Amino acid sequence: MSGTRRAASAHGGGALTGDVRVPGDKSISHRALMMATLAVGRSRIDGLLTAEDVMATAAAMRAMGATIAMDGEQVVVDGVGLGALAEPETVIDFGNAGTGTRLTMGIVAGHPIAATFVGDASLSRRPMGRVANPLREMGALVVARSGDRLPLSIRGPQTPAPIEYRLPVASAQVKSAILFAGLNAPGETTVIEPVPTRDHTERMLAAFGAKVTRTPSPDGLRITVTGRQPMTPCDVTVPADPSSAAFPIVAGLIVPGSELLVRDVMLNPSRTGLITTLIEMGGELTVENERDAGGETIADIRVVASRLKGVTVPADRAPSMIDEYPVLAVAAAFAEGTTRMEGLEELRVKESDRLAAVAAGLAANGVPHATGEDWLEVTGRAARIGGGTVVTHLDHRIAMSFLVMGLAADTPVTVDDASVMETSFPGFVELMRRIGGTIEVEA
Ligand SMILES: O=C(O)C1=C[C@@H](OP(=O)(O)O)[C@@H](O)[C@H](O)C1
Ligand SMILES: C=C(OP(=O)(O)O)C(=O)O
Repeated sequence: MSGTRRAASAHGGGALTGDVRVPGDKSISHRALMMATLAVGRSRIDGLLTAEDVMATAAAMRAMGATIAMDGEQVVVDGVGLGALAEPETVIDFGNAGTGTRLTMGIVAGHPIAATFVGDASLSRRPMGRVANPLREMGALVVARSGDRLPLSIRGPQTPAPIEYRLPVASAQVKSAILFAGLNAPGETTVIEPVPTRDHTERMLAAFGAKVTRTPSPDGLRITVTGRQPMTPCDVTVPADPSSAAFPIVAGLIVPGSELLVRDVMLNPSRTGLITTLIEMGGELTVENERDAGGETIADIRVVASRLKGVTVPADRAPSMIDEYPVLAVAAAFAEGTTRMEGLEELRVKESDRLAAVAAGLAANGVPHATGEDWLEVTGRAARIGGGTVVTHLDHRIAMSFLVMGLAADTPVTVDDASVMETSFPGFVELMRRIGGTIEVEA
């Protein structure tokens, strides 16, 4: 869905200074549109992320009967209600969006309707069996290209069967898809989560009046929804996305002399692994003005350029910073010593094989590193950094991470396609320029 491919280059230069707020959280934006569609009546969303991934979800919800009026980031949704979704008349194009696709698969599987999903080359390579299989257990018919990849069609049963399902991968998308399908199944649907993942679905389901419980057990956290309960409309305020805030935060730490204030960042504990890691590396990050906003803790983060040192990032931290490893690798390139990151197997199935894409980007810019199937080691400050062109493979986080590298590098860093950043962070280049970064985008 992204526009014409355009290369971009970031140049090292002066310090970054000022005050910024990054756009709304992508996970919460997808979920707010979906839950507002499943409630009968009017919900308001304030601060919706207007990036391409979320716009694809809005189109999908409209195709299933929701009325969605958008005035920039202010959105009014008139929902159709659980059990009353319309069948989409045409194919749903989810572009680059894994979350949108997988969660909507769960919604469709809970209704006696059929839908067909397509996506871009990146999304069409990503595994959907992790969601299709539990939905099949609930009675959905899912037909997909080999390897359960898009294009994919799904038809929900008349009466979905409640299931108990132990997550084989630490994935909030899989958990959420099952809970969404369970909303319209008679009885209790339980997901057992051996490793905790982001809990936005559970929190927001409760806010929309669904019956949801979270109970610790020896097997892990048991998350149960009771199906066929009406959902009630809710007003949602979307906090700033910590996964987007990661870019100015890391840039502020590695560009000498910088001092930034990054405002309103969501600090849900299931999303703060990067902040923990950067502080362990010696990053001068101060959490200020911590407060509650719509059921989530938010705060302003003050960033002062720091001398970072290498650390080992344990595997059990991965779910709380899964999308932040590419930019952590960039921070590690400017840290004294070696940073080792473990438990990275899920990076292989994101918008790109992120482990391979990061390694290639580090290699192109002279940063010593080593990788295995599920780990990465980066040795910082070993040689001159920069001068390379990074292949983004339709992956927004690869593009933004390496532009951040360029802002602190000895010679400019180029990414082959800047248009992919529209997936999650419209206005990234303008925001980084506003705080003093030099980024040139090909005309
Ligand atoms: O549930 C979500 O909103 C997300 C969950 C994560 O994916 P997985 O569930 O595949 O780990 C994350 O990488 C993605 O950006 C958003
Ligand atoms: C993995 C990501 O998103 P999704 O799975 O929704 O495409 C991401 O935003 O880094």
